[in-house]
Amino acid sequence: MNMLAGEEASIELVQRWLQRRDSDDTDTGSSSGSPGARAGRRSSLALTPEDEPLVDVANRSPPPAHIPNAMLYTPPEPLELLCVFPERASRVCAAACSAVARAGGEARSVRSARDALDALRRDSEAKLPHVIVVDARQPQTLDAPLLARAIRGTKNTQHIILIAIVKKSAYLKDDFVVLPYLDAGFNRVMVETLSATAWCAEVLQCRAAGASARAQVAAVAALAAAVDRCRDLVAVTDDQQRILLANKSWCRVLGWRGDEGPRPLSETAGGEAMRQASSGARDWEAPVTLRRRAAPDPILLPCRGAAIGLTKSTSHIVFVCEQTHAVETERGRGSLHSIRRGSLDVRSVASDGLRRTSLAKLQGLPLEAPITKVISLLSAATEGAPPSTVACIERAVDMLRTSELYSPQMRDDPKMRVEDPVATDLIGALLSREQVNSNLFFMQGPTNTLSSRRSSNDSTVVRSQTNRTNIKHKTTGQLRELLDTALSWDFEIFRLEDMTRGRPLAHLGLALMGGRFDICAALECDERTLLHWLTIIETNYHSGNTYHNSTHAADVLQAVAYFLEKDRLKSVLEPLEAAAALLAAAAHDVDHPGTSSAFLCNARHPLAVLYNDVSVLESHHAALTFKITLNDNRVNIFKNLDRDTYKQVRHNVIDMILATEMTKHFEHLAKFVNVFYAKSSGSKEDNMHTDEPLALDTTALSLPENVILVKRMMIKCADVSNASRPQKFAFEWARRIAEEYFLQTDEEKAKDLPVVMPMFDRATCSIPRSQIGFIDYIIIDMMEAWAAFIDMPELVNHARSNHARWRELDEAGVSTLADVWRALGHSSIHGQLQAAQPTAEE
Ligand SMILES: Nc1ncnc2c1ncn2[C@@H]1O[C@@H]2COP(=O)(O)O[C@H]2[C@H]1O
Repeated sequence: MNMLAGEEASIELVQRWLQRRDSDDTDTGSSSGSPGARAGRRSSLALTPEDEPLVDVANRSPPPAHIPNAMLYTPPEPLELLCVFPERASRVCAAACSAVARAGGEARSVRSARDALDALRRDSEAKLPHVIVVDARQPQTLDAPLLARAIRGTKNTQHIILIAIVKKSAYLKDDFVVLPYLDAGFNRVMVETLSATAWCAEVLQCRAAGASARAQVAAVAALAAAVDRCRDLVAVTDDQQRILLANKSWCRVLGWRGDEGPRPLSETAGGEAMRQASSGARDWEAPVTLRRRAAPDPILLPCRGAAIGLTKSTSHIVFVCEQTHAVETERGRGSLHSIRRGSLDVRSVASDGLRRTSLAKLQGLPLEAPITKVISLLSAATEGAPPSTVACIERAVDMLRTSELYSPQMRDDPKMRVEDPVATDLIGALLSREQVNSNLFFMQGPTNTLSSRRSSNDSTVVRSQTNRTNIKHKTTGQLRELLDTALSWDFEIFRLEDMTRGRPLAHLGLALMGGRFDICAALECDERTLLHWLTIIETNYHSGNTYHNSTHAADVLQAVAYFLEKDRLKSVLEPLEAAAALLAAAAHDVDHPGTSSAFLCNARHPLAVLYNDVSVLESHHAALTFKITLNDNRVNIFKNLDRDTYKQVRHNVIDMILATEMTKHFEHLAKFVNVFYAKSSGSKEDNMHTDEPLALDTTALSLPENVILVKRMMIKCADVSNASRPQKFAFEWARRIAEEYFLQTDEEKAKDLPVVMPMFDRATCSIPRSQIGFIDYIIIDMMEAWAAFIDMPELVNHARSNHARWRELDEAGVSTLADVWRALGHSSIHGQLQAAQPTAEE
């Protein structure tokens, strides 16, 4: 059934596409005949706007009616071709290159996706190729769709024509062979050919198509810039009367943001504008009422309107409102940080006349929840209020009605998408709650617990895990000296990993929990039980994971211990709460498989089924921690606690482990900021929205529910503190997490699962960009809030200096892991450390 539905959808898609092309032909008076006839005439499917004969046709097709001809002029330029063919002496590649030479252009060829991307990133804009031909005949050697996605994700490549070369046999076998290539960003698919004539025709058409598309987009951009610089308020709607473009004056006067998606005209413009807009009149003049978002009273402005359309029907309506009488209401806008703004700016649906009635009804209901009272109060405030106030309150009520008040949606930010696909990939994967992919996949051989997904051999950080239960309690010499520095921010965690032969958690745990913090006293257990607990927890970390292994657990534990030493936390947290925080840190990723929750959901892993695809990994870490602990009296550190105290510790540990889930990142951050950074100028929300320094207000610490926010924030910051460590540590952690992401991508491809982070492919991924994105969007805001709270400015300073170093590397063209380590002058920091350090046994 599914398959039939899928096939029908594909057929419909193709039919729609063919119909669209037919109607395009009719519009321009072309007589190219039926789709079949056209397909038969060409060596490849024509997927670009032009479908012209094989001559130099740049600028020949009629320009769109509303872009002046002069703006569409493009001087002819020699064709630049880039071929990506893995085979050393590919004859197809040679045919393409010689055709380009005959047409007066220049051709280059590279043999790998990485070299292709390097060429694009290195070249100045003027030298970017017009056409890139990618050999898609051997997917095992070159993943053409992946390369196309990476190219499309690179700056200024929208106008490059991408051609995929496929085998004749594949082309003839499958009616829909082109679709996956089109989806990936190719413009055309061409059957392998050695014919110089076919190649010549192809490249000339491509140049024409590319030149025309470039000219049109550039002309539109120039017109938009002109409109932006105009003092009058200008807006353009589509035929559905949704505002698609609003110039700077419009935004400033009416309190709009520049980057809003389409908004209904009715939200802003009053009756006369709407009446004129729907009348279909070509040109009109009338006074219109415009509502301002930040001011109670609307303004009345003289307006000129025009209906635009290439054919008889209207496609756009232009409004130009004279600024002369407008009262400007400059809203404090500051330089907004995109994620902050996104984090609280949950847009409401358009208001309607019925809302007042429903608010009135709500007041009468016998509901007691605080949110209901708030909504009732707000609805009471609308009585007799001016329309603009009512509209504001109604929007606020809409927001309050959503069940997930603190959950931001990752906005579809085109700037970020185009400019930084790696960051989009990473942040999207970390924050997205949409974990299940619709692709079908049946797991082979289900297991009950997380299976160790790879053998220790395929990891670059392989640790021997033998003899784990035989951990030495007494530490001497160099190890002791190292552990004595366990409460410094530049603690040598990788040295500890080496000296303990991959058992840092038990050693560090004993030193910090048993020694400095003496949690045995709070838990009323002996040190031996604690040691057993640490050992078994460490055993349940996967040593084959490059990142999520017990060294990461030890690192997070060390960060939490460091934070707990800060005065603010010492004064707020009870010894039992501190103990719970240390335990949670040590166990927060236990049995992590090295793949994300999204992966487990897509793979229909038993744990994803068990936890209904919700917080899969974090639920498992928390549950397993207690299962392991309660299972055996020798490790049960809680065995002497009375029922209530046990309940309290258990609640604390679970809450903190669950708080490490990144899909709830902004929820936790927003709550923390709203509670502890409130009372400077303006509202709490305004505080999140500007770059003004936040004013810390710790009076809220008297409420237990706010102390929970502190504990969550503490473990969250510790969990990703690697980016706020001194550079040598931060870079090694970046290497480890990237390696783990790459392995997940490899596994997804091997098992034909959806690829959660397609940009994390070891051949093409830019490590500096992923880290810049991670610091920009996840780290900086959170560390700023936490650093001010515990008075630890170095958290932000390290993050900023790491960011600056990654930026330097990015600007120097450094991209892949290998590039990074080469640029830093060694094969791996950790490799150096390993060579230099003696082990615990020594
Ligand atoms: N330096 C980093 N670069 C990119 N992602 C990271 C980095 N450090 C941590 N993360 C991600 O942040 C996530 C925090 O929760 P997890 O430990 O489950 O998984 C972690 C990684 O996916």
